[in-house]
Amino acid sequence: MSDEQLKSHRDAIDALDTRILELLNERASHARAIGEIKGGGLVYRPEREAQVLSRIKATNRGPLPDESVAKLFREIMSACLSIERPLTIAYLGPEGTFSQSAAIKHFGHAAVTQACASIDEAFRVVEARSADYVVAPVENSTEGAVGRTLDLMVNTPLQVCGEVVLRIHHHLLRKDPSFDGIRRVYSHAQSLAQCHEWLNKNLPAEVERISVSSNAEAARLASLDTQCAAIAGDAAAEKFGMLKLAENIEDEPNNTTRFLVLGYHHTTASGRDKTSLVMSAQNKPGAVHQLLSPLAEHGVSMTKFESRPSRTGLWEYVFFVDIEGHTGEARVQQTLDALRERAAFVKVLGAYPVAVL
Ligand SMILES: C=C(O[C@@H]1C=C(C(=O)O)C=C[C@H]1O)C(=O)O
Repeated sequence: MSDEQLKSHRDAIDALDTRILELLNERASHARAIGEIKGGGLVYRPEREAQVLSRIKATNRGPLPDESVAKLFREIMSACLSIERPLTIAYLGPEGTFSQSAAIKHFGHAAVTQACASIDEAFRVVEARSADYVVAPVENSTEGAVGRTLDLMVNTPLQVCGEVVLRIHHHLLRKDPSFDGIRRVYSHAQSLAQCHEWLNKNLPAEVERISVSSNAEAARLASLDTQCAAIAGDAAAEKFGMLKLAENIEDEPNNTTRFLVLGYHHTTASGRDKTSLVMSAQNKPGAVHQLLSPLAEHGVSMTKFESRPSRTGLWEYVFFVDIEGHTGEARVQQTLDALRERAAFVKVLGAYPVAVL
């Protein structure tokens, strides 16, 4: 390509960038006007954001891939919203955890992320209105439910208003560039379990596996001790300046974690939604079968079913169920009415748009 051809493309890009900049600011002024109409009330609208992202993906004609344009628009909405007021998102810290990555994936980089020492604390700061939303892990495709989040959801006054799905890649991190002299490996218990086979094959049996409160905490500890390594992701590696001795060591190549977003927030229907419930069955034969039969009768699909000890009585259980649809839909309301008639306890945890990104 000649210098002249290069110059003409660069001139075209400069002219387009000027137009894009103008358009972005024009867009931002509409978002601001909406904020003024809402008069300082809640500006964040997860169902509207899901619709914007779905529409962008559906109308994209390339050459940019759908995922890339959706990510760009995620950031544009995040920036537009933050000129009203940046949202504060509580998560299991320290900085560099997958929970923080999930918060940024869902709310964009203009949101303020607030690290908390535990999932409990992340719920508490939102319950006390010191932060707007909490993003908490709820299930992993390899290791199953995150029990603490499920337990907290039973009693919290917060409602689920969104979900985030994040591919989880783990790496073996260390300050030292060799495998020699590793005595201990730190990680979150879930991550140790997700890399169990890799650890058995690749590290001597005497290397101790120590579970700590989060992956980023594991990376922080290993950054202070040359005899230690950590299992954590890219964000933690970067944050604590760790070397990757082995990459993508998760046993399952599709290792994915689902997070829920909770706040004092009722989301209206986006057109593609889920409703999360927790309920208990009476302790008698056929109770669970009976409990779930309204779903089949009303043609409502179940996307998740998880049982947990109820914590109040020995061998009593609560059931976490996700169904397709929104509580604003008649079919879902009828199903809920039928469930309430049968179950000893039913709580709607929230209705929210299916993750788009
Ligand atoms: C502009 C609005 O408010 C916020 C900003 C949005 C955007 O920038 O597109 C979308 C939804 C809301 O989070 C709206 O309600 O449409």
